[in-house]
Formats: sequence, structure tokens, C-alpha cells
Amino acid sequence: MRRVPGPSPEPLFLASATRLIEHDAAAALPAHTLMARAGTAVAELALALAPHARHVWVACGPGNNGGDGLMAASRLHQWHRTRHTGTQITVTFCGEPDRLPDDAANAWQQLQASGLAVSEHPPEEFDLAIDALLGIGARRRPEGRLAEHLQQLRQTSATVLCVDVPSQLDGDTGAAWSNGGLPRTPPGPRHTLSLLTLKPGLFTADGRDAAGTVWFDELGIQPPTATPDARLFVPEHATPTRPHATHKGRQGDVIVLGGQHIDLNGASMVGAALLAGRAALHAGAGRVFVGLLADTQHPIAWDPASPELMLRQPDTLLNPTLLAHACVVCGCGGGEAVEAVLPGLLEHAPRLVLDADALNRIAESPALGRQLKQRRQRDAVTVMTPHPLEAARLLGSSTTQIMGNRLQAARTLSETWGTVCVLKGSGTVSATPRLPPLINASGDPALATAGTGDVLAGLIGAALAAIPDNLDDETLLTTVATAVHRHGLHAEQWSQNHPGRPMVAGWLAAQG
Ligand SMILES: NC(=O)C1=CN([C@@H]2O[C@H](COP(=O)(O)OP(=O)(O)OC[C@H]3O[C@@H](n4cnc5c(N)ncnc54)[C@H](O)[C@@H]3O)[C@@H](O)[C@H]2O)[C@@H](O)CC1
Ligand SMILES: Nc1ncnc2c1ncn2[C@@H]1O[C@H](COP(=O)(O)OP(=O)(O)O)[C@@H](O)[C@H]1O
Repeated sequence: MRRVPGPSPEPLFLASATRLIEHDAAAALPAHTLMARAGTAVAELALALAPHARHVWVACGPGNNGGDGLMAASRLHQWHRTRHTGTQITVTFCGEPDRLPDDAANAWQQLQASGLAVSEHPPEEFDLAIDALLGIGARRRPEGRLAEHLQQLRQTSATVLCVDVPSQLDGDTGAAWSNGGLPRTPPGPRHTLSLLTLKPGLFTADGRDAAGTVWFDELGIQPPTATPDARLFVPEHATPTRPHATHKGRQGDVIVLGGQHIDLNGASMVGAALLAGRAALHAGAGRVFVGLLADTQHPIAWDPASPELMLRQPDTLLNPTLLAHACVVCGCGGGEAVEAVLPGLLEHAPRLVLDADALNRIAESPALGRQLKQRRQRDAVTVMTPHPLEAARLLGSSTTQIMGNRLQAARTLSETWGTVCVLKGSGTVSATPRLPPLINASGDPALATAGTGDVLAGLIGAALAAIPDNLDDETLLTTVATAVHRHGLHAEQWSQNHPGRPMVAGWLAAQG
């Protein structure tokens, strides 16, 4: 058993793939072995998390997830009885013993043999709860007694250890089953022990809040050889160091086009473009040019906080020779003015990051959409970085639908437009056609503040500016995901060093 994430990317499997893996593993072992191992693993982690618990509630459901709980309860009961600890175990069961699947029925018999009776009601007080109500078999919003037990688990300030997948969560998507989402702040420590495979829903959408700290036990089975449905991404390689004899022309140029001027319609978004530019600069771009859009009446000539940025009239930056050697970041604070530069960029920029208003304009314009799709045929590199609302506009759907299946949404966006798609939010998903998407393992709620998306666009721009031409899809995806990971890691470092204090995007941009 180990804590997740580890030092390298982790394969993630949907419920359908997990069932095939479970089927093959079970066929190669004596009957009930997997569930016996699962129960032991749950009991061991429970003891490690709350060694001095006086009262443990094991909440079991009607299927094999409940079977894991019944098995864990037998193990815990045996452990405490032989050591005379006095710890009380209360087991509840929402289901019908006669209708339990085979493995769980065996676990039920073992519980009966252990002498531990099943209780009608959860205990009034407990210091550890084991959530074994529903796992990957959950298919709808819980109701009745099971829903009541789930509600108690959601609201308790005691430690909760979820078996395989939190019962309130769809393990494939990370969407909560419950109406109204999860409590804003989980009231107590939360842990999830994922069994046999890691599931993508633990790491995106509502997954991180519901699962808490994730642990993984393979149950003694060799890692699956099947292609995973997704990967939990952490970078494996350190950023390469620069050779001594280098110069700024070799580090890559970034051009930022965005930051609509206040003259246009009374709303300035200049800061967004400057944040992207600063982030690119601090991430190591050799030169960063910024073209502020609609900046005609009172041109801004320099950024006092970042005098290294080179501000230019946008027209001068649309020069194909300059574009050919640069990565363009387009859209940050671009407003409506971005429409004027998009056709030229889609045609001539070999490396392009499309953010915010660039995405909104493309969502509205079939002609721009066609131009975007043609880029892949020319091997031009395009990364789009939508947040869920921008993604919904691009797909003609709603944020609820996007959040209902973030992996699918990122995949559809990347396949529809032939781009790398970075669907932002808790557990940012980076996808490219035909490869398993990557769920970012870093990041925290400190990022939920204006401008951090602009910073991310700048970081991705600098990363793309620095890589050689004609990279394969996998390296490109990894390059983008590494920038996403770095962005999240900086936020985590802020939260660690400044607990409770809000982070601002300007600070993040300066971390590079
Ligand atoms: N069979 C085995 O040896 C192993 C099983 N494992 C466990 O088995 C789980 C999967 O078991 P199952 O396929 O039985 O699925 P679950 O136990 O997750 O749930 C299926 C049961 O819950 C019911 N159900 C689904 N949604 C419900 C809802 N909203 N309200 C009320 N009832 C609902 C279904 O009708 C079915 O009876 C895994 O998540 C894992 O915990 C793992 O431990 C690996 C080994
Ligand atoms: N709760 C969160 N956990 C992790 N990352 C988050 C969270 N909230 C926001 N982020 C990240 O912060 C950034 C916000 O981007 P975006 O919504 O485009 O903001 P803006 O347009 O103001 O720059 C994205 O990278 C997103 O993934």
C-alpha cells in the first residue's frame, strides 16, 4: 500500500476496465482471495490512521464494496479482541444478505463467524468511520437508508476512510452523486483507499474534496498491461539546464496578444496580457513581446513592474518571420478586439496557445473554427486552455455537462479541434487526440483567483517556445502537462508557506 501521487505518473482505469482487470485477477486466484486482501488492506489502513480509536463505525452497502467493509470489520474485530483494546466496532448494513454477490456473501458469513453482530443504527459517536456503502458499482443518486448513512459520513468531523471510491462520487468522472454538491469544506480528515486500480474520478471535479488523501493497494496483482484510460500526471524529469554558451535567441520567443485597452469599451483587461507575459518571462523565455489590443489612443509603452517585457503595436507582431520563431499566447484579456488578429495567427503562427477570449471568439465563429481545425493538417501546434464555461461554449453545452465528465469533455475538445486541450479547474485535464488524457496531480484552491489562468497561458507559451519543432504528440502533451503541474506546485508552495493567506496571480507569475 502506498500514498498517491508518487514520484511518477499513475495509470488510471474506468470502472469498465477495472472490472476486466478484477475478472482476470480473480480467475487466477482461489475464490474470495481478492476481497480477503481488500478487507485486510482496509483494516490495516484504518489502524494506521486512527490507532487509538475507541469507536469505529463500518458502514456497509449492498454489493462488493460492502463486502470489503464486512471483511475489514471482521479483521478489525479480531485484531482488537486479541489485544483487549476495548475498541468497539459497529457494523451497519444497507442491503439484503440473501442478495449479496458471491464474494460479499462469503464476507457476510465470515462476519457472522467472528461473533460481531450487525447493528440497525450507526453509533451516536465514533472517531473513525469506514465508508463501504458504494464503490465502482454506484450508478445513481443514493436514496433511503443508504442515503441517510452517506449523509452522516459527509457531515462527520471524525476521520472517514472510504473504500475504493467515496460513496458520494462517480469514480469514472469525479462528479458527486448528491444534489447540491459536496460540503464546501470537508468537516474532518478524509482518506480513500483505492483497490486494484486507481480511478480517475478521485483526482478531478469533486474528487479531490471527496477522496481526501488517496492511498492505493494493488491487492498483490501485477500492474495491468492494458492501456490506461487516463494518467495522474507528475513530471518525471527535471527541467534541463541550459548550456553555458547560449544566448537569449536560443531560449525561445513568446508573443502575447491580448489585454484589450480601456479605450475600446471602457473595460481594460491589460493586466491579463501583462500577467501572461510576466509568467513567460519568469519561466525562462528568451524574449517576450506583448501586443496590447485596441491600444490606439493612449498607448502603453512599458510595464514598470516588468521592464523586460517588450511592448509592441500588435500589427508589428503579426509579421510571419517573427511568428515563425515564436510561440504566440493569444486571448488573455483580449475581449472583442482579439477577433482582428485571430485569422492571421491561425494561419501563420506555428505554435499557438489560445486562451479566454480567443476561445470565446472561436466558439462563435464557424470560419475561425475551420481555420483552427486546418492547423493540425499543417502540423502546427495548438494548445487551448478553456475553463469549464469556455469549454461549454466551444462544445455548445453547459458547465454542468462539462463538470459531469471532465475527461470526456477534454477529449472531445482535443479531438474536435485537433489541439492539445487543457481543461482547467481542480484536477486540470490535458488531452490530445488518441492518447490517454493526463490529470494534473498538483494545485490547490489558492489558484481560485483572477489572473491565474493568464499566468498558466504564459507558462505554457514559454514551455512551447523552448522545445524543438516536430515533436511527437506524447512529448508535446507531457511538455504542456509539465507547465500545468508547475503552476499548481507554486500554488501549493504558497499555501504551505502562507497558511490561510490568499495568493495573487502577480506573485504566481513571478515564480515562473
Ligand atoms: N469482488 C472482489 O473480489 C473485489 C471487489 N472489490 C470491491 O467491489 C466494489 C464493486 O462492487 P460491486 O460491483 O458489487 O459494486 P458496489 O458494491 O459499488 O455497488 C453495487 C451495489 O450497489 C447497488 N447500488 C448502486 N447504486 C446504488 C444507489 N445509488 N443506491 C443504492 N444501491 C445502489 C447496486 O444495485 C448493487 O447492489 C469495488 O468498488 C470494490 O470496493 C475490490 O475490493 C476488489 C476485489
Ligand atoms: N480549486 C482549484 N484547484 C486547483 N486549481 C484551480 C482551482 N481553481 C482554479 N484553479 C486553476 O486556476 C486557474 C484559473 O484560470 P481561469 O479560470 O482562466 O482564471 P483567469 O481567467 O482569471 O486567469 C486555472 O489554471 C485553474 O486550473
